[in-house]
Amino acid sequence: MTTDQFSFTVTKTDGAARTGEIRMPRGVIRTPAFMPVGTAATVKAMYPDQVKALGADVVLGNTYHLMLRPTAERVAKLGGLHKFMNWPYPILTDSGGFQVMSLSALRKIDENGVTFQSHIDGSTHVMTPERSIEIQGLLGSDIQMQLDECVKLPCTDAVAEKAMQLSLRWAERCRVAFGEQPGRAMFGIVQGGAVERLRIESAKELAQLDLKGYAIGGLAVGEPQEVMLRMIETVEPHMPKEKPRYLMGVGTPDDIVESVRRGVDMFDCVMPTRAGRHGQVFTRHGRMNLRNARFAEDLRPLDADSKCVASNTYSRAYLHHLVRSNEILGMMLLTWNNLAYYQELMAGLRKAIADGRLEDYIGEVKESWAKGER
Ligand SMILES: CC1(C)O[C@@H]2[C@@H](CO[C@@]3(CNc4nc5cc6c(=O)[nH]c(N)nc6cc5[nH]4)OC(C)(C)O[C@@H]23)O1
Repeated sequence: MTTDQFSFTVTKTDGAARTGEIRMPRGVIRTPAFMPVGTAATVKAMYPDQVKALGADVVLGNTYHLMLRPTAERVAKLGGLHKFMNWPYPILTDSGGFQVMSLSALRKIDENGVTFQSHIDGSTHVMTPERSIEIQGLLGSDIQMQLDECVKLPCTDAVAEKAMQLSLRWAERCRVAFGEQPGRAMFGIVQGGAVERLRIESAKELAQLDLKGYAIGGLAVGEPQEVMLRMIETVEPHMPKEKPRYLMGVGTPDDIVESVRRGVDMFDCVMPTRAGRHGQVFTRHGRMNLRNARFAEDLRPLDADSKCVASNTYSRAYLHHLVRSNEILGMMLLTWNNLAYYQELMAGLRKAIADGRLEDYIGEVKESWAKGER
């Protein structure tokens, strides 16, 4: 069932954790949700219908990458990102500020926006809040992120405060630029580094803008997990309960479980896809590096109990061979396995919350990870 509007409904709670549904014209997002990253209009090494079949309701695209190549204007001219990449379901796009700071050269940030040089051809670009929203609109993005300034940790309180205040002013400019786009949403992003009073101020100010959803930014940038979790615990009480909470760039299965426990609804991370391309696999029995020689004659599949063909059919010996040989099929099968496991974990979390047994479920998955591969 789709709708011509955007709505979020919390369906069940278990402690701070909740299940919910984001309903929008292109489909329903079941939360807690993991969004596979499709940076350059593709979830690397996967077919779109495979990504959907694994249970992904939404994928992430990146303003930074697509504005540089093939440009937002060209994607719009060709019918928009959904048609371009053959993904007719919801797409969330990041706004580009973070990628500029982590990928581009020679960037300058001021009140107006970010001036940077493309990491592809060195061309100079200016990204303002208005331009970021314009690009996301040209792409046809269903959930658009505000342009923000994410500070690298550790940093001084003064640096974190300056960036958080700028991000608040940019949130307002993005809200004005976004205007009214029925069926689409613009999310604000809570900043504030690792400073609790700044995080609370950011969350409270953003809540005043009455946006359709809120992300927690500035994390998963190398800080210890306990710092990340403390920031979530700090801001969660100040984020509207009736709106989705999206933790950007997170994370490992354990990061996700601990964040769902604390009230987060949406996640994105390159971990399952990037790790898959490098021979790292995630299973219910923990992580394995298939490059390791100990797998050279191991005829067991990655996980006989998985429903995914990549996990229950191919031997570890064969996958080890493909990884060592840098074969494309190795990247495809391990990416497939990893996304299957991430979606299986999200489905398990949603069911456990719905059944009121999240703490038991978390204990079971952590025990299974700790036991290691069988
Ligand atoms: C975890 C893992 C595997 O993900 C990798 C690498 C390093 O971390 C990642 C993921 N962390 C991450 N934090 C974010 C914070 C923001 C933010 O504050 N604002 C906006 N607009 N977008 C964000 C996107 C974010 N992604 O960030 C890059 C640098 C994109 O690579 C990713 O380690």
